[in-house]
Amino acid sequence: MHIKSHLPGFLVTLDGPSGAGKTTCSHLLRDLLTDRGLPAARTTQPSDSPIGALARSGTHQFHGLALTCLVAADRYHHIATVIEPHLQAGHVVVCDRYVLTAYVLDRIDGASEEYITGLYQHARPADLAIVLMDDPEQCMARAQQRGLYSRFHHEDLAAAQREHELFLQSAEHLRAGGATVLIHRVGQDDAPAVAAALAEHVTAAIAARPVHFSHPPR
Ligand SMILES: Nc1ncnc2c1ncn2[C@@H]1O[C@H](COP(=O)(O)OP(=O)(O)O)[C@@H](O)[C@H]1O
Ligand SMILES: Cc1cn([C@H]2C[C@H](O)[C@@H](COP(=O)(O)OP(=O)(O)O)O2)c(=O)[nH]c1=O
Repeated sequence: MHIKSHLPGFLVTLDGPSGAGKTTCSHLLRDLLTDRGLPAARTTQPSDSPIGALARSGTHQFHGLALTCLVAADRYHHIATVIEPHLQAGHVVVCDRYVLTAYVLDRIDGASEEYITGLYQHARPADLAIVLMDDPEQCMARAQQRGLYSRFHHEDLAAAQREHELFLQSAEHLRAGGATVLIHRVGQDDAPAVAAALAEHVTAAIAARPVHFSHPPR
C-alpha cells in the first residue's frame, strides 16, 4: 500500500485596523516567503471579483446586513475560486483581511456576534490568523496619509479606539473558539521589519503543523 505524504496549503490571514500596515506587509510577507522557497500567493478581501469591487467601493451606499451579506458573498466566492485552488496546489496563501475583520466591521454595522459566527460557519478557518495592531492614533494618521475611501476609515479618535478594542476582542473570541491567533504590535518597526517578524512566525507555524498522510484509493 502506498502512503503519500501530502503537504496541504497554509492559509495566513492579516487583519487589523485601517492603517496598521496590512496591505504593505502582506506584499512584503509574500515576497519573503517566496525567497525562503515557499510557494506563496497574496490576495485580499474584499476580493477583486465584481462582488468584492462592489463591497469595497460601496460602503457609503450599503449599510447594515446588506453590506454584511454582500461581503460574505464575496468572501465565499473568493474562498471557492481563489483561496481553495491555491491551497490545493500546496501554496501558502497570505490574505489581506479575512473573517476576523467581519467580527469588527459587521458588529460596528449592527450584526451580532452569533449572526456573524453563523454566517461564516462554512468558511475555511485560517491556519494562522495574524492581527496587526498599532496605536489608534498611529493607524489613523497612516490611513489618512494614504487616503480615506471607506465609511470604516476614521477621522475621529473615538471611532478608531472602538475599532481597536473590537479587534482585540475578536482576536480573543476566535482564540477561545480554538483558532490560532497571533497579535503582532507594529511599534517603532518599519514595514520591512514587521514583515520579517511575520515571516518568522509563519515559517515556524508551518514547520510545527502536523503532516497529513493520504491513502490513495485501492
Ligand atoms: N510599519 C510601518 N511604518 C510606517 N509606515 C507604514 C508601516 N506600515 C505601513 N506603513 C504606511 O502606512 C500607510 C498605510 O498602510 P497600509 O498597508 O495601506 O495599511 P492597511 O492595509 O492596514 O490599511 C501606507 O502609506 C504605508 O506605506
Ligand atoms: C474585509 C471587509 C471589508 N469591508 C469593507 C470595509 C473596508 O474599509 C473596505 C475596504 O477594505 P480595505 O481596502 O482592505 O480597507 P483598509 O484600507 O481599511 O484595509 O471593505 C467590510 O465591510 N467587511 C469586511 O469584512
